[in-house]
Amino acid sequence: MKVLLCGGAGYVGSHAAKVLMHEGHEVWVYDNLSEGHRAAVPEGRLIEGDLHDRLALERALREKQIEAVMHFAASCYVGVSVTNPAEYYHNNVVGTLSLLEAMRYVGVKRIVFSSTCATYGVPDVVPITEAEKQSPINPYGFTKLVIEHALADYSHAYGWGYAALRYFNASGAAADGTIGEDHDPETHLIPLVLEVALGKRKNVKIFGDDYPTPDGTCVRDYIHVDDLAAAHLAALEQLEDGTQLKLNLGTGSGASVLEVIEACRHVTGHAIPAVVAPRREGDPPALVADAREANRVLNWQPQHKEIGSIVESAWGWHQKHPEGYGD
Ligand SMILES: NC(=O)c1ccc[n+]([C@@H]2O[C@H](COP(=O)([O-])OP(=O)(O)OC[C@H]3O[C@@H](n4cnc5c(N)ncnc54)[C@H](O)[C@@H]3O)[C@@H](O)[C@H]2O)c1
Ligand SMILES: O=c1ccn([C@@H]2O[C@H](COP(=O)(O)OP(=O)(O)O[C@H]3O[C@H](CO)[C@H](O)[C@H](O)[C@H]3O)[C@@H](O)[C@H]2O)c(=O)[nH]1
Repeated sequence: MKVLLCGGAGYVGSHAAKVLMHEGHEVWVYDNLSEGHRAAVPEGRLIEGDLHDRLALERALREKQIEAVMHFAASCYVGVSVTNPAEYYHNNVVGTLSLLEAMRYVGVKRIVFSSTCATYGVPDVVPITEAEKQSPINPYGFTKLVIEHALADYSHAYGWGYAALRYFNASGAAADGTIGEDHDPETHLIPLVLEVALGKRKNVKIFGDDYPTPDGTCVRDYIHVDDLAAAHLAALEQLEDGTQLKLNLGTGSGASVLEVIEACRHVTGHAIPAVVAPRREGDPPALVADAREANRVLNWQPQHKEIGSIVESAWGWHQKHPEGYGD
């Protein structure tokens, strides 16, 4: 298929682009490079543009004869979304509606959307199934939930086929070490811990050790980006008129902050000093996916099930690219 990846120069999108191309799809990346990297995009496949530029989007959709869109482009810092919600509603809601409008105008009716476990807020039951109430506790989560609702309504009214993929914690890097995670500023746990091993930071902060979890630190479900990419591919292949998929993407098992740090020590052979710091606002104690619905519907299983294997692949990237993409 001819697929447009909005936000495909970013972390998850660039891994999806690589996997889609490998499977023979014709891939185009539409990105304003606000967070993404030119070097993460396959040669000659980048269309530089903004979500808010509906005409440029229409042009890309029409000229490249796009059949389906994967929508990764968003502002993604939970903390910033609390202090600057305007930016988040503008980019994630208004920007996405501009994309949906361009698709409607050109007649593209298939979309895979990057949603998040943040739409669940603090879940009543962990592992989290898709039946859990969606009650976000920060503006970032709300913006994603708004778009999930919009997609359901567009599907109902216009016959669109969509998949809202609720990722848990994306992590790891491509097996060949060519692309990986490079955010500025970096806020994610695994790259921060690995930066200590690289000598770029003195220590890593543990945000709270008094949570109601087995070792007192937060538990998350770390899912490898290549496994996310494979799930996108599987979802794309399922989209028909009226398809509505809402799926959790995780491994189904959690790792605590201490367990992640320990895995990083083991993989890197570095002592990695860690200091306990206050809790970070808005962090739920434990977020782990019940991903059985995605396993069944997509006929998909994550290949990286152990935190050690995920950290190993991330370490491969960080060792080869200590300065990230260097842009
Ligand atoms: N990384 C995670 O753990 C995680 C977890 C759950 C959901 N998600 C969602 O997955 C998606 C991808 O996440 P990521 O970690 O790859 O983020 P990222 O910041 O690395 O990638 C986002 C990309 O979108 C582009 N972009 C942003 N606003 C744009 C705009 N207005 N116009 C054009 N391009 C724009 C950026 O330049 C960047 O390349 C996001 O929607 C995020 O909310 C990520
Ligand atoms: O220096 C750090 C950084 C993080 N953490 C902890 O490590 C865990 C993972 O934190 P990340 O920032 O790596 O990931 P989040 O779980 O906060 O964020 C992920 O899940 C969010 C939903 O909750 C969003 O979807 C977001 O895009 C996605 O990266 C959290 O418990 C956090 O408190 C630390 O202890 N120290």
